[in-house]
Amino acid sequence: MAVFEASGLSVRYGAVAANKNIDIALVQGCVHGVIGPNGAGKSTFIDALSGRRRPSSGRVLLDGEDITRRSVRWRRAHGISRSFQRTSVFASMTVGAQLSMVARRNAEPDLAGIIDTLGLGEVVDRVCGEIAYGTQRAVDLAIALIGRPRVVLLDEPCAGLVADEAGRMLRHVRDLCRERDVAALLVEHDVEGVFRTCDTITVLDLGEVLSSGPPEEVRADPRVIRAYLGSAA
Ligand SMILES: Nc1ncnc2c1ncn2[C@@H]1O[C@H](COP(=O)(O)OP(=O)(O)OP(=O)(O)O)[C@@H](O)[C@H]1O
Repeated sequence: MAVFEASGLSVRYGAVAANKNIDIALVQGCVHGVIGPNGAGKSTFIDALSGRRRPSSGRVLLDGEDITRRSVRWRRAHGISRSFQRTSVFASMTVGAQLSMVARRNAEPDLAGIIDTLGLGEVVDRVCGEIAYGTQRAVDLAIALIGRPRVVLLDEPCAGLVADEAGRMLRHVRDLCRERDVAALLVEHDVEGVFRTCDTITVLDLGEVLSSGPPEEVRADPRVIRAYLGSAA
């Protein structure tokens, strides 16, 4: 049963239709990947789901309740969390202090478990600005998952990471979402990583859903191969 849904979601920037009639359904414990070429409408979609941008039509539903007009703050308070393309860690705080602050604010019962799964134990006493970029992104993921959100919207968590780090990050996303029963939407440019990690995938092209379903079906979809994957499929 879907916990979080978009139904017929459209977003316009003046004359530009950035999202056109998009349907998506997120299930707890599962990662749903959203891929598509530059300008396909991925960031716009995640902004609309998180409440940063008002859709021109369509609905966003949490447990079947229409939350389309709810604020970012309301959504965060009701278990919808998001991460951003750029790291949002406070450079001058230690990793431990930053995570503890977010954990206190969000009544997280098992911060130690998150730190452990993400392998952050070794850096808790280090200042965020001085740790490797890949580790900063892991801190971002920890922040998004603190407080037992029901839904996480992850905007390119692998941006700027080298291949090994990206692979590890995506495994962490999948493991933590399964362990914690979180429904995740993952916007990511690392297409192979998305195919390896996600339970379901939606491909956007020019603001529209080109294909959606389990990875093997999407990869074999002639429309996706033609428009996007090409010979890489
Ligand atoms: N603030 C804005 N004003 C006008 N047009 C915009 C704005 N933001 C995005 N667009 C347009 O909307 C469309 C979708 O952009 P969006 O950034 O959502 O795509 P994307 O798939 O996230 O791209 P990328 O992979 O490059 O991040 C593009 O045509 C883009 O030029």
